[in-house]
Amino acid sequence: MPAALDLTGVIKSSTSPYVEKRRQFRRPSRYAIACCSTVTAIARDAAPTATAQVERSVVRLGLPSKGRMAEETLTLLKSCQLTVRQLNPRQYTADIPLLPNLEVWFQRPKDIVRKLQSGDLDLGIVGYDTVSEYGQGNEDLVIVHDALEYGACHLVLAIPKEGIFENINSIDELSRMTKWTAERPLRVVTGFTYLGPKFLKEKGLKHVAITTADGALESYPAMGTADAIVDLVSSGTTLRENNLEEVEGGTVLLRSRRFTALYFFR
Ligand SMILES: Nc1ncnc2c1ncn2[C@@H]1O[C@H](COP(=O)(O)OP(=O)(O)OP(=O)(O)O)[C@@H](O)[C@H]1O
Ligand SMILES: O=P(O)(O)OC[C@H]1O[C@H](OP(=O)(O)OP(=O)(O)O)[C@H](O)[C@@H]1O
Repeated sequence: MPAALDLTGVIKSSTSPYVEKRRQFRRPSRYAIACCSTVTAIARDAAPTATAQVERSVVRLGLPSKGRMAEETLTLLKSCQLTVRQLNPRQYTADIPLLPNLEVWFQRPKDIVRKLQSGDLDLGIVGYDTVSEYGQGNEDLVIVHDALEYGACHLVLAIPKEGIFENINSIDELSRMTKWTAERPLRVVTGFTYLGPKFLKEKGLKHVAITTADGALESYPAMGTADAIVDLVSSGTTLRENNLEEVEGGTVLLRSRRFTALYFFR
């Protein structure tokens, strides 16, 4: 597996080149490099005087603590001879015996993105959807290796196949429906409260009300609590089983073999 072979080198060399990168791109308000691979992180939103300094001499790698990506991430690393050693499954730290200068921290994917940006993690493996949603276009979240080849999915707008949407197939047709008004907007439920509304606005949908929920979004239209959803799709089974379909032109993020990547925040 070529991705696996490449990844070994990428993580192994992370203690020096990436700290070096930080030196090149560093912003004094956020980071200072005390010495090679020792990072002083300054809380991003804190007042300039209230700096939370965390001196470290190891690189921190964030891995998904649970959910769909957790197992496949560990399997991939293992296939690169980078077996993660976790002494107790209820602990959130681990190590990779082959890389003594690196700590593994298990975190929820969204927290990996947040912690990359705050400087609490140096590297993290997450999906492009999570980086896009929680990084909100932050160009300093840099892909180090993007061919991990698992976890691919789309983020799409989907509507019921029947009822008022029976003859609606595209996002243009949806936006031309006269039914949506300020008083009765198109109700969209999504866990992606940054990407979802941004996409719908860019596509010209004027009267939209966004609500959020943590899961089982495909049940909302049938329950009558939403008209449409913006959610992740991989096999398409959940949409199909709930009588929903993707809207043509409604792809917010496209599936790709490179969907899951190793990220660095410069
Ligand atoms: N069919 C899929 N549905 C959801 N996520 C998928 C799918 N296929 C791949 N993924 C990837 O797995 C990641 C983690 O999904 P998971 O549902 O485990 O999320 P999570 O972050 O633990 O959710 P939450 O914190 O809301 O419980 C997604 O962000 C996405 O990158
Ligand atoms: O296209 P499919 O292969 O059917 O996968 C898509 C489903 O998987 C995810 O949900 P998950 O299983 O993580 O459960 P959740 O709804 O509780 O988040 C996603 O939110 C979809 O509901």
